[in-house]
Amino acid sequence: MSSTEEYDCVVIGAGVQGSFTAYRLAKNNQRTLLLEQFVLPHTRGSSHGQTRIIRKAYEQDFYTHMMEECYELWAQLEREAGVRLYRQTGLLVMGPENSQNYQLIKTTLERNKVPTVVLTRDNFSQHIPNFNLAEGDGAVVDITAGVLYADRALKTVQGQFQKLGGIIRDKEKVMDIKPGPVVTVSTSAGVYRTKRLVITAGPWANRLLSHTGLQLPLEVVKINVCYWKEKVPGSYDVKRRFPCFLLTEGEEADEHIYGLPSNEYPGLVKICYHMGSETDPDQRDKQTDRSDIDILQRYVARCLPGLIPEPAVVESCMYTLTPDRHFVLDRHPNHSNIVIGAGFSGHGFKFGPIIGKLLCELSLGEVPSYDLSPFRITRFQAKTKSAL
Ligand SMILES: Cc1cc2nc3c(=O)[nH]c(=O)nc-3n(C[C@H](O)[C@H](O)[C@H](O)COP(=O)(O)OP(=O)(O)OC[C@H]3O[C@@H](n4cnc5c(N)ncnc54)[C@H](O)[C@@H]3O)c2cc1C
Ligand SMILES: O=C(O)[C@@H]1CCCC=N1
Repeated sequence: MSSTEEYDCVVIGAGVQGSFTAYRLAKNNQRTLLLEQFVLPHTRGSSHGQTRIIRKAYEQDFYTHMMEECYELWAQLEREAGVRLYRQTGLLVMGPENSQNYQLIKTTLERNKVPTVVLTRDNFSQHIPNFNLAEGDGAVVDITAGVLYADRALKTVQGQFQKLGGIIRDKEKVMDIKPGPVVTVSTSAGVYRTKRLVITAGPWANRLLSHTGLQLPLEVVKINVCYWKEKVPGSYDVKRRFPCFLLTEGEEADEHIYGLPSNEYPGLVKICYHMGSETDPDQRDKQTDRSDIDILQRYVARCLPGLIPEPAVVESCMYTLTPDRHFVLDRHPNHSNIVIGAGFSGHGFKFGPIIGKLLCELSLGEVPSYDLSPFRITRFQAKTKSAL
């Protein structure tokens, strides 16, 4: 008997997707190891920070359908652990009334019977004070949307995983993967053998995948997470039910902005630009481009008159983008016992519980609960490189 530990499943990466996948595997009685390169909790990937938006408002039906069940799964976790992870605020979606993206979101909401309120120019400020609706923009509120308490959610799901007997090893970086019927995973601290491997390494996905002969067309960008100070304290507060908001892309790609009510830092509203500049995930802090902040300053000055148009706090986070901004949820093309969850393209947090369920199903060889064709690796065709 060698000293190498053996598992039914090893999951690499304890961000939101790896943590929910490990939890689902443990619920399915799999002896599961969750490996994380940094000491937990950490702020070096994509899942840190106190808040994320949860919404059903999407351009595509398949996301709205997945969110129907996902809300249930978030609520189940809240009950199971006895913690509050979601607060309903609504999501105000705004965009050029006749633009394709705005209309797609509006019709997806209607078709799927998501409770909404359509605002007019006349009643807008009565419902949403301290906000200027841009000329020509339409506005619809997804009532079901709100804020997820992200850090708390991560801690909770990791805790539940451990209660189920799951093992987390943090400060243990995966250095090598040897695919095969039994996969060998070598870390900075040990060697593990596992029947099944799940790779949920966020911005580091391609680094890990290079050991398996695969490279995906992923782009890692740094996001400046900006907080803006209220002129009158409380005017954009979550307690006053100020909603989350999202601008759909119009003619001007400039208007790709979203915000959350003031919550985690009293008196500060989180407003970010939904794009950033390319970065190496290990050199994130060397990326100092602030052109997104200029765009945000102009927007805040124009549309949010109750905020000081200069960020009071700027933090950092990363997106891992696919060319079409849809996720990668698939088996490895050459090794069916390796499953990949990657490319969450800056909108994956809210899906954590359903991603965990789907990656667990893929890993166990079960038929996935949803049509995963939008998320298959084969859609990239020529862009998928062999790393061998
Ligand atoms: C500013 C910002 C705002 C966002 N807002 C929203 C929102 O409002 N709503 C929403 O739904 N989504 C949002 N997102 C997106 C969402 O947060 C991400 O899609 C999600 O967190 C991705 O999770 P992940 O588990 O794939 O990646 P990560 O959280 O990065 O997890 C990957 C983990 O793998 C670990 N790892 C990597 N390599 C190794 C290795 N070799 N060995 C061991 N461990 C390794 C990393 O350290 C990391 O902990 C936002 C993202 C950002 C950055
Ligand atoms: O996923 C989300 O809801 C947010 C808002 C839009 C841009 C990215 N994340």
